[in-house]
Formats: sequence, C-alpha cells, structure tokens
Amino acid sequence: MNDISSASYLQFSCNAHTICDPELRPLGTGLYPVLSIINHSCVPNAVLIFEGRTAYVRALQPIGKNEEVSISYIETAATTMKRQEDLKHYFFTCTCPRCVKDSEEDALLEGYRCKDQKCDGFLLSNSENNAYTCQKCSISRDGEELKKMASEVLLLSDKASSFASSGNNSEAGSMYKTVEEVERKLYHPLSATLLHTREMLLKIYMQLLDWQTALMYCRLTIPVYERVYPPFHPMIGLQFYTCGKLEWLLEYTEDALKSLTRAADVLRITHGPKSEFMKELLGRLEEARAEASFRLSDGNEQRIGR
Ligand SMILES: C[S@@+](CC[C@H](N)C(=O)[O-])C[C@H]1O[C@@H](n2cnc3c(N)ncnc32)[C@H](O)[C@@H]1O
Repeated sequence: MNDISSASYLQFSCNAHTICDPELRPLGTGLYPVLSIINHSCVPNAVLIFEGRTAYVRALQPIGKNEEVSISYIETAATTMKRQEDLKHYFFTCTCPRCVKDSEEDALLEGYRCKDQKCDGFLLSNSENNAYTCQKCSISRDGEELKKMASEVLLLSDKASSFASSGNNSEAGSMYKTVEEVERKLYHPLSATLLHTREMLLKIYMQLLDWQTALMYCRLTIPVYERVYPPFHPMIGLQFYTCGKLEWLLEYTEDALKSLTRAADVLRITHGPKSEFMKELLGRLEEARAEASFRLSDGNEQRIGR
C-alpha cells in the first residue's frame, strides 16, 4: 500500500461504523459522514442503531443542551486495559469517567474470587504477587495455586474452542461446562472471563436446542451486564429478550412476562418504539400477557422457572 492509500485506509477505519442488525449482529461496514463527528465514551449517553442501512443515534439517557453526545466504538464489558487496547485502532487514549476511575471495577472484571465462596469481595495482589488478599474479609489465596488454575482454564478453553470451531457442539458444550466450573472457583462472579464462557455456553445450548440449559446461562449473564452497561443499554434489553423467549418456550409464562417487560422497557429506548423489531417484541409481550391472565383467571397452576 502506498502512503496515500494507507492514509485513506486509516481515515476510513477511524470514521467507519459497523452496520448491525437489531440484535447487534454485524452485517457490514458503512461510512456515515454526519455520524463520524461523534466521539467515543466507555460510558456513552447514546447508541447507534440501524434499521437496514439507515442509522439512528438514540439517547440512552436525557442529554443536556450543551452536553456532548457520545457513543461507544468498542465492546464496553471489558477491563480498562482491554478497552484501551481495543481503542488503539482509533489512535487516542480514552479519558472517560470509567477509564480514569479507581481499579475496583477492573478488579471485579478480571480478578480472582475470595476463598470463602459466600464472600463477594475482590482480591488484590501483594507486591510480590505470591498472594492475593480479599479486600472485604482479608482472607488470602496462594498466587501459585491461582496461576495453576488459570493455566488449567486456558488449556480447557482451547480444547472447548476447537470443538466449537469444528462444529462439535455437544463436546464443546461439555468442555465449556468444565471450564465454567473451574472459572467459578477461580474468578469473581462478575468476572468478564466467566461472563464470556457463559455467553458461549448460552450460544452452544441454543444451537443444541437445549432451552433449559441455555436459560440457566442466559440468566447468569444478566447481573454482569447490569453492572457493566448503562441501565438502558441495548445489550441488557437483548439479553432480557433472549431470557423471555427461552422462558416462553419452556412455558414459564410468568417469568417470560417479567423478562419481556424488562426487555421492552430498555429496547423501547434503544431501538425506538416504532421499529419493526419493537413491534415484534410487543406482539410477543401481548401474547405472554394474554396467556398469563388466562392462566390466572382459569385458576391454572403457574409453572415458574427456577
Ligand atoms: C469518528 S471520529 C470522531 C470525530 C472526531 N473527533 C472529529 O472531530 O472529526 C474518531 C476519532 O475521533 C477521536 N476521538 C473520538 N473519541 C475520542 C475521545 N473520547 N477522546 C479523544 N479523541 C477521540 C479519535 O482521534 C478518533 O480516531
């Protein structure tokens, strides 16, 4: 590539946007000159949503008259270090409130869990890294033992990932379950690593049409989403929507009604009340409402999922 074409490529990649479907699955890349003026924040007050090729910037919260509108260029369910790494592609260092805050959130997202399974404290290492101490109850974990468990996780994850990429979902599912079991003993319940394993398990068990297992992993992801995304972020709405659809398939009508209502509350803001996607969701919500009130009036026993 010559200097002019490499400069044009860099300008394009810094200003282009990934066009996604309403469920945020990437479809392609587009250049939208007006939208290219919007800067990034890891705590954005707006989101970019597409309907076909048309892009909409939608506010996630009230935005004051002179307040800057920001969107996120990257996946924000990640530690500060990972987000800064992803933003290198855009040639700037983010100084948003989340990036300049203390390390507690990062210690949760990437950190180890307390030895006491009932404690939700996060661990910080001592200066020699040979022990990690819980900041809530002061119990320490041995650094060597934690490193051994982390290497075991890496080894198992590699195996699981090769099963998944060769299309062997059944073996991939079993292997990722083992990964998740070890990660639960190693990482904080709000850890990003554990979250990504559970997202993978959700995807695999959906493909295997095992709705019950898929629902269990879907539910486990929600507290982490609620911690890392702003309250009206599309990822939260979409995860409640997936939960609601699974609960509906499993005939957990009351639970489905609650999840679909939560999904609609968020996605009405992020996707707009009149979008085709919202119309489909509101249709499902109506169906769940009708079914729930029929069951109630009929005195039928409710089957509520655990
Ligand atoms: C799509 S453009 C955004 C608009 C650009 N600031 C302008 O004035 O045309 C992306 C570029 O803006 C800059 N940028 C975006 N968000 C930023 C932020 N939070 N802090 C500093 N620079 C940022 C970076 O140089 C990035 O490559």
